[in-house]
This record gives sequence, structure tokens and C-alpha cells, in this order.
Amino acid sequence: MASSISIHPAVDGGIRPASPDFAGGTLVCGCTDRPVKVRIEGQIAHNHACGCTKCWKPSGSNFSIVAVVPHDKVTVLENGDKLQVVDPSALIQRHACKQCGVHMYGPVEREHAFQGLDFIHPERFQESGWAPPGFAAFVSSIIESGVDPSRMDGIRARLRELGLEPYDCLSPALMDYVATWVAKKSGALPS
Ligand SMILES: N[C@@H](CCC(=O)N[C@@H](CSCO)C(=O)NCC(=O)O)C(=O)O
Ligand SMILES: [Zn+2]
Ligand SMILES: [Zn+2]
Repeated sequence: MASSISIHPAVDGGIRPASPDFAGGTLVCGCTDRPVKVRIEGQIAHNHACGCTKCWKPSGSNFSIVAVVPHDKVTVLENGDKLQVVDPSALIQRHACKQCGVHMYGPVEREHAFQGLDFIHPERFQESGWAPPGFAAFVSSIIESGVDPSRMDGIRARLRELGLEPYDCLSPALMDYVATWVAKKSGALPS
């Protein structure tokens, strides 16, 4: 039965709607001792489930939940000395807690359509009311983490049941946005 498949603890029980009152909050890592705390101002955008191997997933979860906020809306409040960049060569500079491994924020500094945005995991908010995920990205990538390919039909069916349309890259709207940025940069489209 598709509904018995776990996607991520934040969505397995059904998707909770955004609160119109949500004006930001504090992301907290998994440490009981000296947790890293990061303040986010305002609502998140483009929230999605991501199956890629690079995004932080809670243990036992096949997907991450990840969204973006403008970089100037992100402030490290406490214990920033525990943060370390996971892969300095990656587009997304994921800052993880060295102790518990939770990714706290990931700025895109390189010249790219996403430059100026930080990737964050909204499930780490102390507060509720953040905008829920709207689709599932990089779904086939969960196979790279060891999911048996024979499970993919069931996993995609469960994502659809939750209202998370599965894509093997980003959503068409985001892929068009990135391609438009590339075309304007090359001159193929007027900027
Ligand atoms: N199959 C690879 C895909 C990794 C990948 O390209 N991830 C995307 C999505 S992350 C959130 O949406 C990406 O943009 N990555 C850029 C980066 O990681 O810096 C895999 O699974 O590893
Ligand atoms: Zn931690
Ligand atoms: Zn990802």
C-alpha cells in the first residue's frame, strides 16, 4: 500500500498548510549541548522534498525537505563555531553542525540563477507555519543512496498521493527559470 511508504517524517502524516502569520523563526540543529541556532526572517520559498544525496536527510528518511530564503534573511544566532562547509566545491555551500551533522543553511555565492539564495531545512524550525513542500525533486537520485529501483513506482505513487508531484530534476517552473537565466547570460535571449 503506497501510504505505508515513508517519505519524510514532516510529510508522512499529511502536508500541513502554511500559516499566514508565519514571519520567520529559528532553525535549531540536533545537539542537546550548545545547539547551533539560525534566525530566518520571513516565509520560505520553493519548498520541496529532495531525493539527492547532497541534501541533509533525517536518519532513515529517503528525502530531505528543503527551501530557499534570501541570504540577507539568514543570521547565525548561537554556536556558529560548530559549523563547517560540507563540500566547498559544491554550488550550495551547505553549512553543517560538526557534532550532529544537521545542515543549517547553504548559500549560493557563485554566479548562478540561485545566487543570493540560501537553502535551508524548514523542519528544523522551532516554530510551525512554514510553507509546505510543493513537489518532489531529484526523485531518481534516491537510488544513488541505495534504494532498490524496484521500489520507485511505489515511492512515486506515495509522493503523488501526498500532492508532491515527482520530478527527477527540479520542477518544470524552476528548470525554466534556471534555463532562462542561462539564456539571458549567453545572449540567446535578450536580458
Ligand atoms: N544525483 C545527484 C544530484 C545532486 C544535485 O544536483 N542536487 C541538486 C538539488 S539540491 C536541492 O534542490 C542541486 O542543485 N545541487 C547543487 C549542490 O548540491 O550544490 C545526487 O543525488 O547527488
Ligand atoms: Zn548540532
Ligand atoms: Zn538536494
